Amino acid sequence: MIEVRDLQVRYGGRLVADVPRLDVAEGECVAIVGESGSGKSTTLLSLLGLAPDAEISGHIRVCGVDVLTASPRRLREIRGARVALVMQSPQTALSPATRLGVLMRRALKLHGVGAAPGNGARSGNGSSAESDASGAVGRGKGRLEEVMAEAVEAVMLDREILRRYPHEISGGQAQRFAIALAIALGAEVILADEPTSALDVTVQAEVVGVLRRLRAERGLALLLVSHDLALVSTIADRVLVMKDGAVVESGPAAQVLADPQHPYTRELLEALP
Ligand SMILES: Nc1ncnc2c1ncn2[C@@H]1O[C@H](COP(=O)(O)OP(=O)(O)OP(=O)(O)O)[C@@H](O)[C@H]1O
Repeated sequence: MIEVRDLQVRYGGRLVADVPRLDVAEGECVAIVGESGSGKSTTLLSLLGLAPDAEISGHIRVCGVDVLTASPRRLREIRGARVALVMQSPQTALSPATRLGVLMRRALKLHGVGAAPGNGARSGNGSSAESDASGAVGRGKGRLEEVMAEAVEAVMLDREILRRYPHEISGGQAQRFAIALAIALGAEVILADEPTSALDVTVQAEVVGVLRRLRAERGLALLLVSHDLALVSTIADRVLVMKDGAVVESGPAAQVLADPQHPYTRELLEALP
């Protein structure tokens, strides 16, 4: 789902991320860890062409799209619909005067989920149960409402939340809503930047549980940026450790965390409470 080769990202000529190789397969979770300023977020945003001030070189393929040469239109098609970005404080990205249900409905319509057949309709939420034998998929208002309610319930939120405004929900609910939106859109890849850092421990566990379940049940690919090695150990298959823009160590999560080879990785592990 994600293939990165020889990625270099520069701001004003300064190299801030140098990633020779990064692959994330279907159903896999890869985590990028490292301290603040090590280039994790820059790497993540580059994958969707969302680092506008940066000079980016190398090869990036996401869901079959060559990100560095794709047209803006092609990039818009994969952003949100096939590849969802879950940020640290999703509430700030939500329009304050609009109910969550309205926001979600707009996003689904924009990407053709629930549209009339023959009009580029997509089923949303990636579930095979959404398609009938003829391939005709979710259409009409009732169908759209059902896709929305199912997605919200998949992240253990009550469907009543769709009637609320962004300021009426907590940070954890906002993060789960962002994941629900990804599910409703039928996203195949989630890019998550510190997805649990603003949350208390109980909610963190819930969000991690949701992400794990999505991987197992829907084959979702997950690329996670985090400085939280405890979180990473519970969810990631593979880990990349970044320091000052460079990948200093990478490998299976269990191996890197149990037997770190680089002194910096050892330092990060020793800093764990
Ligand atoms: N738009 C920008 N313009 C110039 N420099 C930038 C920009 N965005 C990030 N940088 C620089 O790139 C480097 C890497 O930043 P990045 O945000 O990728 O690190 P990070 O590892 O994600 O850190 P954090 O955990 O604090 O988010 C930093 O030195 C930062 O100052």
